[in-house]
Amino acid sequence: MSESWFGLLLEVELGAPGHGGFCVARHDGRVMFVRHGLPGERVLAKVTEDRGGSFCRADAVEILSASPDRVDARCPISGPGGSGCCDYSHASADAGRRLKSFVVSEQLRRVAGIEREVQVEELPGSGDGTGWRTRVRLAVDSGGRPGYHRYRSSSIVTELTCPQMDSTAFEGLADQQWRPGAELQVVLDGEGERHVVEIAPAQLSPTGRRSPGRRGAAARRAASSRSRPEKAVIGSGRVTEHVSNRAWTLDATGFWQAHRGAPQVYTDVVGDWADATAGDGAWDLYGGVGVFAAALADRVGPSGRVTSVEFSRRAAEDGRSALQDLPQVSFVPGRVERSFETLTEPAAVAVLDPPRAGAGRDVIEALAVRSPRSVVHIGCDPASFARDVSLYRAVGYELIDMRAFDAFPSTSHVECIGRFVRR
Ligand SMILES: C[S@@+](CC[C@H](N)C(=O)[O-])C[C@H]1O[C@@H](n2cnc3c(N)ncnc32)[C@H](O)[C@@H]1O
Repeated sequence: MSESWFGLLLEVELGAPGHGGFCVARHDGRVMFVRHGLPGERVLAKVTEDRGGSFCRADAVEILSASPDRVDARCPISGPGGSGCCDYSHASADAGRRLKSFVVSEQLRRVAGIEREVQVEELPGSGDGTGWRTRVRLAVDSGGRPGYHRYRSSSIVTELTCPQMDSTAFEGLADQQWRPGAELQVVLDGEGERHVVEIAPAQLSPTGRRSPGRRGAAARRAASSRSRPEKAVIGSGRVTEHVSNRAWTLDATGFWQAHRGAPQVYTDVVGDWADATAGDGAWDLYGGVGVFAAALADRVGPSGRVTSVEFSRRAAEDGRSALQDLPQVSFVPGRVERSFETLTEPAAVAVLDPPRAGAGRDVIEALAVRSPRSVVHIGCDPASFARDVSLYRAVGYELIDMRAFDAFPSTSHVECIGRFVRR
């Protein structure tokens, strides 16, 4: 194993963007994943992680020759050592979309074997890459102060200046003492109401450690998905959101798209692409409160059937109340992967909107057995989306259309929607 480069300062030229908010550079025959830079820039990069493998990670700590796409960082805590969220804070909004277009096209080519030039589109309400966010989950540090997780770290940056969200969302939160280890869900809902919900700290295991012990992103997600008591401290904790002249009321901690322009645009795409007519069956898998179920109900009409599968019972109940005027829609609480045998009605079209990890082999193979003639798949991670595209192809579905949206401006994240038909 070669000597570790950890802590070294190396002058490099940055190449193409990679999936995860970095640019690829090469030095002395090795690959470096460098954050905080832009393609074409010459930078001094400090190595932050080197496990001796084929690549190491680094931060651009000094920009020696700047790209014309560089702007003053919109987020003051986005630089080296700061939080990991706004990893494209230093790129113009246009450049951010170009970087993501490259990454999505590259993932499709490498993972799914599809050559397609994808252009990531701006969503309405994105402005200059600030103020687009409707909800955020804050961590609370051991001193009771709220903030954001530092990039690849369990430590917390307690500066509450998130340009992704209107600053009114955070008013007064830094002045209060919160329970160490708790989380705060902060929402500005579709009616302009602010809600702040405190989520109790994750339970300690008998060994006295939070389980799992290392609080990486996956561990944090797992811990936060377990049932933890919640208390609304500002607002009612029940938010109201609107799409296509319909209102949904749901828990502030329940799932709703983060970008205020996203639910309407995705619903319009699902409505356009869902290949279903009056009397057909349709499935809305990973349905949340049934935003896409409502669009599918319009397509299949009163004589059709729409089934929404969602593992949160609370979301399914909230969906049921929002869509009570649509008797053709039913909500089935449960896991998608276990639902196929119980979905008695066949579907002409299935819509899948899984979490970041994607649907995966078991779900896509089980779906193919039920053989809907078309599928609309929404994915917020280009790598798992591309993997799912290749799985659909392997079970007899072709990608016939695709759009990608800049649903997370100032970050490297992007939402992809694919339309598939059975061969
Ligand atoms: C990305 S959200 C989409 C929700 C909805 N389509 C929307 O746009 O509002 C994914 C949803 O899937 C649910 N979910 C996650 N894993 C699941 C699983 N294995 N089975 C069923 N639902 C799941 C989550 O609770 C969440 O509501």
